[in-house]
Amino acid sequence: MAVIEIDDLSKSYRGVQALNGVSLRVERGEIFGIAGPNGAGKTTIVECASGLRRPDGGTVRVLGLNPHDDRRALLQRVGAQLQEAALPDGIKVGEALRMYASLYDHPADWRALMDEWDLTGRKGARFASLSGGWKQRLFIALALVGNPEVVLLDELTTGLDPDARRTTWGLIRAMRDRGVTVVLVTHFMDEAEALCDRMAIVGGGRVVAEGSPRDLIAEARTASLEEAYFALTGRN
Ligand SMILES: Nc1ncnc2c1ncn2[C@@H]1O[C@H](COP(=O)(O)OP(=O)(O)OP(=O)(O)O)[C@@H](O)[C@H]1O
Repeated sequence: MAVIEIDDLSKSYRGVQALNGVSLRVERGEIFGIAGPNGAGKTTIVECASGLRRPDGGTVRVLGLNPHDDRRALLQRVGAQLQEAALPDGIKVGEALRMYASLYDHPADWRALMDEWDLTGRKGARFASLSGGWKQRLFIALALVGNPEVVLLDELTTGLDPDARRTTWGLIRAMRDRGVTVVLVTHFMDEAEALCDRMAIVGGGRVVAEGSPRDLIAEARTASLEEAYFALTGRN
């Protein structure tokens, strides 16, 4: 069953056509990647799916609901780690997790989540004092604290060191294995190849290819996903 159904989605920002007829399906329990050049519209897709932006045209359904109109209902079921997330400078790691947990009907154990993401040693650290990578980890943990059925992760591992990236991959797989559907915007083809069951490559406001990494390599007749990406987006 499709957890996210996007049909013919279009969105402009003051004359800039960001999306121009995007259609895609994300099935329950898969890790679905979205890749594409800077400015291709990936974040706009995720923001429309999380209800932050209202589409100009087309339809978006998440768990059968309209994310913009049914935002309150979806907040309990969809976790999002978005690119431009921010917290008050003075809030401590533990406080942020506890506060977010209190917003949900069926939250995860925030202390266990803090452990899982290696944040326990920084429980008392203030948000402003964290490096980019530790902020990123905190945002991921916050996206998961509501025990979501679907998580939207925008450039999840940007800014993480290689060790933390690998750890994160393991945690994402573990999430999928628990039945959570994961949507992952990424610029890293090694990450897409290692993690994604299926993915969409976006270019010029449209989906230019959709399938498993192996399907995309076969479609582009290349030796690697990175080469397939260049071939399918018309960049060499
Ligand atoms: N709030 C906004 N106001 C005006 N233009 C915007 C806004 N947000 C996005 N855009 C434009 O819409 C297009 C798509 O942007 P979007 O952020 O969705 O792309 P992206 O694929 O996520 O890019 P990146 O890989 O750089 O994060 C770009 O041309 C961008 O400049």
